[in-house]
Amino acid sequence: MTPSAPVIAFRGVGLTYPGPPPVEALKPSELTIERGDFVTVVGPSGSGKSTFLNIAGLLDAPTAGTYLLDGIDTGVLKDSERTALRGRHIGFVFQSFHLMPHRSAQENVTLAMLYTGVPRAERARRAAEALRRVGLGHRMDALPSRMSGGERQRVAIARALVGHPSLLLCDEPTGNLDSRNADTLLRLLEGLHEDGMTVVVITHDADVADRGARTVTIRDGVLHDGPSRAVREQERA
Ligand SMILES: Nc1ncnc2c1ncn2[C@@H]1O[C@H](COP(=O)(O)OP(=O)(O)OP(=O)(O)O)[C@@H](O)[C@H]1O
Repeated sequence: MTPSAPVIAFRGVGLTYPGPPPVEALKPSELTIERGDFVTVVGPSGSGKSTFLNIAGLLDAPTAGTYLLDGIDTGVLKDSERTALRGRHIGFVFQSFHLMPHRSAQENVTLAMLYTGVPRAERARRAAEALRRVGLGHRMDALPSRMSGGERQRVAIARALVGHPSLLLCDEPTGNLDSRNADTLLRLLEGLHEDGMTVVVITHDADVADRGARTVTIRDGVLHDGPSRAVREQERA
């Protein structure tokens, strides 16, 4: 990792699905997300949000340009190296939690470290620490089926954090939550950001997008980077 490098640097990054007919889902784009940034990514259905997530999360390789993650050129890596880089640098949070239903909260978080070489006792200790960080120190032994949606998503965040990633990449993290739990979750993400974590939240919800100071808007595969709607309105007032 290059300490001074941006977490995400897109240099002319684009993706065209081959088709037929070919679909230019992300037009060649420039984007820089620095360490400690909190960025929301918003856009209507079909605009390219998932395409962006898949590229930024190293799930898909771009067909144009260069993507540097923490200063590492991801375009020259073998598949196994990309997978390893993804595991070390990115914590994912998805709309539907993806927890193992028959494992406790602590086991769900511990299992995320299974192949990392971290000793077993240390894995349990780190899982407990991550669960305390998301406010679930009292629910470590609970099964996901006995937890609220908001609690489950906080377990998912603890699991994403436990490997100390440089980037927390969240795809519609509040999509399955009611407004109260969504607010609690967004406050948690804001707290992580205040502690220095780089957070990217992909959402179709304009209210969620407003929680960041900076919003990347995707329209027809084109990235528009700028202040969020809330910041623009404050500036106008
Ligand atoms: N595998 C694929 N092959 C061809 N075209 C695709 C493929 N996946 C997505 N697309 C197209 O690429 C464009 C961007 O799709 P993408 O899924 O990134 O949008 P999105 O903003 O995530 O949409 P939604 O909010 O509905 O999930 C759309 O026109 C979509 O039809």
